[in-house]
Amino acid sequence: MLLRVENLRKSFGGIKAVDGVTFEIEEGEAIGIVGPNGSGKTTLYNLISGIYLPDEGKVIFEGRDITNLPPYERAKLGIARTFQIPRPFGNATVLENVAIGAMFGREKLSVEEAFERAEEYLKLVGIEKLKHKEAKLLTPLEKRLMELARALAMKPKLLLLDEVMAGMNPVDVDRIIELLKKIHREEDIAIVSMVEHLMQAIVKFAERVIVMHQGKILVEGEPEKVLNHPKVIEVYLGKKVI
Ligand SMILES: Nc1ncnc2c1ncn2[C@@H]1O[C@H](COP(=O)(O)OP(=O)(O)OP(=O)(O)O)[C@@H](O)[C@H]1O
Repeated sequence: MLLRVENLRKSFGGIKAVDGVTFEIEEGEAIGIVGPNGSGKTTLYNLISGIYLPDEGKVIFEGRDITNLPPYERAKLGIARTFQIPRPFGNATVLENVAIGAMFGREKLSVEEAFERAEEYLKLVGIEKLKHKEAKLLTPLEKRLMELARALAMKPKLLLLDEVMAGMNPVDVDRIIELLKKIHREEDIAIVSMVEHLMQAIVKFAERVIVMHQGKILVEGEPEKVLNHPKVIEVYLGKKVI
C-alpha cells in the first residue's frame, strides 16, 4: 500500500469540505477522483499534499504517518502535484521551471543533473522544442504540459493531477489521456487524476474511480460501474454520465 487516508476531516467555518474520507492507493495504480463543484476534491488534494492539515484523521504514506509534515517534506518522500491553475515562474524558461521541480523532488540532484532530468521530461511530454521560451509565453495547454513535466521530474511515487484536462478541446483531451497512459506504463508511479466532468476521459485512463459528494466518498470502484451507479447519476442531475 502506497497511501492511506484515514477518516480525514477538514471544515471551513461551518462547511465540512472533507467529511470523514478513508481510502487507499496501491503502488502504480491509476485512479480518477470525480465529483461536482464543491464536493471536496481540492481540499482532499491539499490534505494529501500537505497544504492543509486535517482537523481529524491521518495521512499514511508507505506506512509512515505524514499527517503533520509540510509539503516540501512530502515532496521529498515522493508526493507531487499539479495545480488547476498552473503557477509557473513566468520569467524563467520552460527548462528552468522543470529543473526547479527536479531539484526539489525525491532525489538529491546537482544543478547539472536537474537540467538533464528536465530535458528528459520535456521530451516525454512533447514540448522539448519550447525549452528556451519564457514560461509566461506558453499557451494554457503548454503550461499544463510543463507543469506535468515539472511534477514528473520530481520522480514521485504518487502524482496528483488537478483538473489537468479542464477547458481543453476533445483533441487535446485525447492527447493528454494518451500521455497519461504512456507515463503510467513507463514510469512506475501511482497517478491520481481529479476532474469535475470529463467522465469519458477518466474512464479511458483510470483503473478505479472515487466519486466525491458533499465531502464524502459517494461510490468507489471499477469505472464503468461507478459512473453508471444510480447515486452518481442522481448527483449529476439525473443524466447518464457515460
Ligand atoms: N479555503 C477555504 N475557505 C473556505 N471555504 C473553503 C475553502 N476551501 C474550500 N472551501 C469550501 O469547501 C467546500 C469544498 O471545496 P473544494 O474546493 O474542496 O471542492 P472541489 O470538489 O474541489 O470543487 P472545485 O472543483 O470547485 O474546486 C466548498 O463548499 C468550498 O466552498
